[in-house]
Amino acid sequence: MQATFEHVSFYYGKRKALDDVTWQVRPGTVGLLGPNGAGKTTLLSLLVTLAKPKGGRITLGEHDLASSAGRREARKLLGFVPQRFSLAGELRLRDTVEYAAWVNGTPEPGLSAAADRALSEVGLADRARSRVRSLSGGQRQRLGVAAALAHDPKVVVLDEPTVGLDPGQRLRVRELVASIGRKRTVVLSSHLLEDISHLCQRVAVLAEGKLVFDGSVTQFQALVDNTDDGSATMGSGFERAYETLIARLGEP
Ligand SMILES: Nc1ncnc2c1ncn2[C@@H]1O[C@H](COP(=O)(O)OP(=O)(O)OP(=O)(O)O)[C@@H](O)[C@H]1O
Repeated sequence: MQATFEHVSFYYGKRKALDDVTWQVRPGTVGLLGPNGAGKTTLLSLLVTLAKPKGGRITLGEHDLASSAGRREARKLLGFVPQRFSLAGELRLRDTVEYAAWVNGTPEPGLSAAADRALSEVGLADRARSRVRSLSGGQRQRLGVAAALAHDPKVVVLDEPTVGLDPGQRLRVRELVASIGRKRTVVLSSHLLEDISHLCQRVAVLAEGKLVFDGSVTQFQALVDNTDDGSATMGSGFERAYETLIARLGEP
C-alpha cells in the first residue's frame, strides 16, 4: 500500500510546521528522521488523518484524504501508535484491544478473534486476562501496538515507539516492528538512528518542515564522503550520514 504527499504544507497559527512536502511512502519500512521540531509528528498526524493539510494533497492507496469519505476509508487501512497514549489500568488487555478493534470498525462478531490475533502478534497472548496496570513499560508499548493492529491495517505508523524503554524492552519492540514490516507498510519515526538503520529499507529526513532527503538506506549511507575513512568521527556509517546531512543544511 502506498501513500503520497504532494506539495503538502501545514501551519499552527502562523507557524509553518510543514513546507511544500512531496513524499511517497512505498511498501516496506520507511524511517522518518529529523531534529526536534522538524515536523515529524505533524507529518504523521496528517498521514493518519488526525489533521488536514493547509495546502497540497495526500492520498492513501486510492483514497484522497481531502474528503471525509476518503479519510473514513483510509482510517480502516491505517494503524497508529502515537508517541504518547494512555490506557485504562483497570481494563484487561483483551478488552483494551477489542475496544480498539471496535473503534476502528471491526464488526462485533469478529472482535474477540481480532483481539486474540493482535495480542498474539505482539507476544502478549498469555496476558490477555491481565489488567493493564500490571504491565511493564515495554509491555504497555506492545499493547499499544496490538491496539493499532487490531483491525488488521495495511499501513502501520509508529511515532517514537522505543522512547523511554530500557535496552532489553527496546530490542523486543524493535523485533516487533520488524515483524510488522514483513507483512505491512510501516512508517517509523525515531530519534534512535540504530532503530532506523536496523529496521528500514528507506529513509526520509525532515528539517524545519522540509523534506531534505528521501531514498534507500544505501543512498542515505552514500551521503558520507567516500574519501572519509571514518577515523575522525565516531559512530556507524548510518550515524555519519545523518550528521553529514544535518551539517550540510547549516552551510550557506
Ligand atoms: N500544537 C502545536 N501548536 C503550536 N505549534 C506546534 C504544535 N505542535 C507542534 N508545533 C510546532 O510545529 C513544529 C513541528 O513540530 P513537530 O512536533 O511536528 O516536530 P517533531 O519533528 O515531531 O519534533 P520532536 O522530534 O521534538 O517530537 C515545531 O516548531 C513545533 O514547535
